[in-house]
Amino acid sequence: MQVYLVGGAVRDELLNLFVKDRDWVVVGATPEQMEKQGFRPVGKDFPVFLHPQTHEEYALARTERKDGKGYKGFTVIASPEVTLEEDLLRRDLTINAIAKDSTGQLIDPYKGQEDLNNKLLRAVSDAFNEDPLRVLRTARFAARFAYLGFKVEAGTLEKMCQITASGELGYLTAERVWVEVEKALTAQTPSVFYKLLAKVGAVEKLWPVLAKQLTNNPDCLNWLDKAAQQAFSLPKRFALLGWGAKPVFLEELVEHLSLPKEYQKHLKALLFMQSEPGLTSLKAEEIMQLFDRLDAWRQPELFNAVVELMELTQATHQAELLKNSLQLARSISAKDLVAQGIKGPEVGVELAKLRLKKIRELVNNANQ
Ligand SMILES: Nc1ccn([C@@H]2O[C@H](COP(=O)(O)OP(=O)(O)OP(=O)(O)O)[C@@H](O)[C@H]2O)c(=O)n1
Repeated sequence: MQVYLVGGAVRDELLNLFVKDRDWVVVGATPEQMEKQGFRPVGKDFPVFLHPQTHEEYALARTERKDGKGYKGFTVIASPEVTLEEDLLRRDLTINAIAKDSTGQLIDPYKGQEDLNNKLLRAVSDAFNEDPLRVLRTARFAARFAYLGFKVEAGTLEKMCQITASGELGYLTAERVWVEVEKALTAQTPSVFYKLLAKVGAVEKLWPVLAKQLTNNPDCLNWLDKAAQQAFSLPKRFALLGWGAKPVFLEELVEHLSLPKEYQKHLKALLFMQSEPGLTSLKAEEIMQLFDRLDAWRQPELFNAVVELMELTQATHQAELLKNSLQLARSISAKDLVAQGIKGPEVGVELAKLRLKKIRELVNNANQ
């Protein structure tokens, strides 16, 4: 049996990028032979094994034939007769279909190196259309490698349009789609992912509410990139997609995308930032009310998220003022007042009074 390094590891090595994980393809072996050598089978749908020591993935060379709808709708043929060239042919992009043998020799029947040099994302063959996830994968690679100048080749773009028009995207599970979205957010320019998906009609198919938002507030994509470039967390980056959206719409977006909690929190922070007049006001009373409404005293996380969004979107002066106000106001505690002999409901009243006083001093200084 012959073993080859394939996929992302070979591609990233050729691009002089850090190689995360390594995938291997095995030609000329049966599952029984693999298990005899200590490999552990893991693939539910495909014959994939984990190496006993490195735990890297070793997949038996296979071909796939689509004979139904959706992700499950194809037959996998894995046998010792399947050649390396056949296995590479069923892969998505030529830059992902280069293999390397144990001597370091590259096997590149579909000219992946040429496409790497020309910075082109090109489908290996018509087999591209067999997995609708490839529409999202290609958009994700376009976003990830945009800074190197990569573009999607015209014929491949056409295939992305065809898959989208066929309705096949509707068969993707939410989990697989979300994996691609999160990976796309790690790019320096995640906007490329959304622009490309919008161009082929996939945003409309997958997330109709977001499609409307991109039409009404195209600027949100610039903020998204800015958040990525400032190394914001992924949920914070994602929140910027709601930039400029009306509150009702933002809520619809959260609901429609059925987002993880952390993502919902940051979209909520954006919603808050965009709908609160107190945020841009420099009046001490309003700032105080704002802290109460946000419950910034006990749960500063949402407040912090709001302030960070403000900083990013250039309301730096107000953000600074709010941050300092909260810090100063929180430096006075109920315990101190009790120690001074204040009792019962008076504590709360006095606490609010002192906090407001501190904020007022700060606001007055800022306005001078
Ligand atoms: N829908 C898919 C998923 C994967 N592959 C092939 O399987 C390889 C490994 O897939 P994966 O680990 O998901 O992606 P990588 O290309 O390694 O990219 P990343 O760096 O994002 O992990 C890919 O390079 C590609 O050859 C494919 O053709 N079609």
